[in-house]
Amino acid sequence: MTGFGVRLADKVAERGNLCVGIDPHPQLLNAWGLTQDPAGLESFARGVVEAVGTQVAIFKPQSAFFEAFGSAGVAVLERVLTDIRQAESLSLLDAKRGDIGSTMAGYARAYLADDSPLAADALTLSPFLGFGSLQPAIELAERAGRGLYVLCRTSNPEGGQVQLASDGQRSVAQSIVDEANRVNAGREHGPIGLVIGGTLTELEVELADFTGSILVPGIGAQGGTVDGLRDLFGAAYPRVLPTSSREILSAGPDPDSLRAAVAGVLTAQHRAD
Ligand SMILES: O=C(O)c1cc(=O)[nH]c(=O)n1[C@@H]1O[C@H](COP(=O)(O)O)[C@@H](O)[C@H]1O
Repeated sequence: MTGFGVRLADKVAERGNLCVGIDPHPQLLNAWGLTQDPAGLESFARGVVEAVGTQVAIFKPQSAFFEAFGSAGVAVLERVLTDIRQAESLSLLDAKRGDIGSTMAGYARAYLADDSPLAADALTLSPFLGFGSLQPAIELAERAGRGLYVLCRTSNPEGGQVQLASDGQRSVAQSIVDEANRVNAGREHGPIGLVIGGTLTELEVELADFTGSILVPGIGAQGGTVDGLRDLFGAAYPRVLPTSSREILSAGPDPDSLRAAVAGVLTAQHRAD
């Protein structure tokens, strides 16, 4: 299969550079007039894909909000992943997995194996048990043509406490960039992406050699804007994939309003370009 990085670049060229987060918060289910149960969850999440599925390059369902409803919620997530595929969009499952290598192999099978009901085009991973612990996921992602987005500089204010810790030579965040560069080496669209928050005022990592996609959350509800991304990312800006959840989702349930919200973020980005 064509690798994730190339598939993403093609889809972004066709539909625009935006990842729409599907985060079915209880408050959003209320705001949409939906019940706090698997039926409400399903109307919400599948409603988003039905409204903007053919307009959006990639969706990021947030696993926690589906898991909160137990097996019925996970079944909804499976159907949402299928809907995304049918809309010929890409899926990035936000599960932020990270574990010792042997268990990581289990998570990798769950989210990246072709025959898994929860397989997504890409998956978010936490490298804070050591980048090397992610190796089973990296191997399976490479074989299956899927992508991985590894947390690097997160959008939350507490992130720097761990990510900017340094051994005197380089920070934890920079070591993650360096490891990602090692895996992506020699490829124009490497399979390892990074997650770097759009709420930051300074990157504090060197991205000059990075050849993967950079997922940028924190746009909208957390205060980040697409306007500031070119200055923040400099030469790495062409690799940036902004993602927004609540800012867009709060425009629903009306499908036209959801479509207008997506178009609004894309237009703001074009203006900033
Ligand atoms: O990996 C992520 O997607 C992520 C990393 C990060 O540093 N910050 C962050 O907000 N996210 C996710 O991005 C989404 C942000 O949602 P909104 O703030 O509603 O746009 C949530 O699903 C977060 O879990």
